[in-house]
Amino acid sequence: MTTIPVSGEGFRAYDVEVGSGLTSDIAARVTPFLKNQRTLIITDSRVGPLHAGTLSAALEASGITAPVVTLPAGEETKGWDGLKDLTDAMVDAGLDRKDVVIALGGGVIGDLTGFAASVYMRGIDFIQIPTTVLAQVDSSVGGKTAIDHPKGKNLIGAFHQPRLVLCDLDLLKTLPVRDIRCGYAEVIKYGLLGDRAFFDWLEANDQAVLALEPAAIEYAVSRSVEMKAEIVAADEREGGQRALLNLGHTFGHALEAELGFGATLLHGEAVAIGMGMAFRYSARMGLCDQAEADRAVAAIAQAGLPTHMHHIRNAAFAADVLIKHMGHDKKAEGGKLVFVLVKGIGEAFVAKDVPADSIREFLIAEGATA
Ligand SMILES: NC(=O)c1ccc[n+]([C@@H]2O[C@H](COP(=O)([O-])OP(=O)(O)OC[C@H]3O[C@@H](n4cnc5c(N)ncnc54)[C@H](O)[C@@H]3O)[C@@H](O)[C@H]2O)c1
Ligand SMILES: O=C(O)C(=O)C[C@@H](O)[C@H](O)[C@H](O)COP(=O)(O)O
Ligand SMILES: [Zn+2]
Repeated sequence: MTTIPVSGEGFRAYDVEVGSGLTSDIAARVTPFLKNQRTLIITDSRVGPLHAGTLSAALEASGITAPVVTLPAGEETKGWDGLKDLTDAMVDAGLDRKDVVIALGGGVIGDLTGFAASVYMRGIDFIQIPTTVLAQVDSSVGGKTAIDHPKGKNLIGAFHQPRLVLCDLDLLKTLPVRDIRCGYAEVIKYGLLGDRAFFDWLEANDQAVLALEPAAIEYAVSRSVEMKAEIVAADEREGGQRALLNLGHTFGHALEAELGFGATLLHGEAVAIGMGMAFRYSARMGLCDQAEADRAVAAIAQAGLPTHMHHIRNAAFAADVLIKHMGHDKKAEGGKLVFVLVKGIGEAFVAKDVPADSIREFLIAEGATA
């Protein structure tokens, strides 16, 4: 097991534990964070039947009341209706300020539960037990919690750090391959944004990671969490370098918004395409060698991920509509778009002076309509 501490100015430190079998002694691991012998497990309709019963039973066997709230699986749940249903369930369960909720699921359940915990009685504690690769390497760490607004991704949210994150690698064994690949998109993002050696390792070991081979997945999750913890520690509220974690997201979130946040394009797939676009745009603007962009795109594709907008079946995009969506990006300043661009693999930077015309021309070159 690897323990990665997350600490920074302005928030209480916590640990991210990565390893196999962590939830087999769940009661011992969460008890230090419970003030009452009571919790509420929040999960979704796919994860619940697979894992929530075991977890709840183990907690109950140790004298901890742990009922389960099950929400519909899918990104659609990460909206106002999902937040209402969840907060209703928290009220019905009679949770008080000293109670702690447990998010058991992927990024959707983690982001939604974290946000509900941040507003319920003006803030209660929560624990993350991420069950997707994406949630283990990214969404469970760092305290960004939110719901989507029809006009933009994660537009309504709060920074609310968890008390503990348990990345039990065994929970990933039931994950469909499409979702494993989505998680891999956020894993390779770390190499692409700031660790060339990690990228090299991933390029050589991607199939082992995707097959969840124990040593490979443990290293991929731990290294990703380590990088995220370091960035969040330095800049929790995204005043500066935390924006690097948004590589591929300005393009990706615009595609997600245009497609209505559903199963046509999952977040990891949108990020994969967005990273391809960020590298190709950077090369087009002379910021990065074309060979670097080609290598980055090839590594994303080698993992079975999409890299271009035309890889999304039955979808067409208009350049101006995508730019309008980008206007809702949280990095935008004074109406100006901000992008994470690259000088090469492992060398991302925040670009605040990106001309909208050049983005429009690029989108058209990428297949969007004028
Ligand atoms: N807060 C952050 O920093 C952050 C970072 C990255 C992504 N996100 C958000 O995370 C969300 C995407 O997360 P995701 O990819 O985990 O999606 P998800 O939560 O929808 O999970 C993907 C699918 O896998 C299923 N699933 C989850 N765990 C499973 C398991 N162990 N076995 C079988 N099925 C399982 C779910 O039911 C769902 O159908 C997006 O909303 C994105 O915006 C947030
Ligand atoms: O933690 C961060 O910071 C990230 O940007 C991680 C992203 O992978 C994640 O998708 C995040 O939710 C995007 O944040 P947003 O502020 O662009 O909504
Ligand atoms: Zn993301």
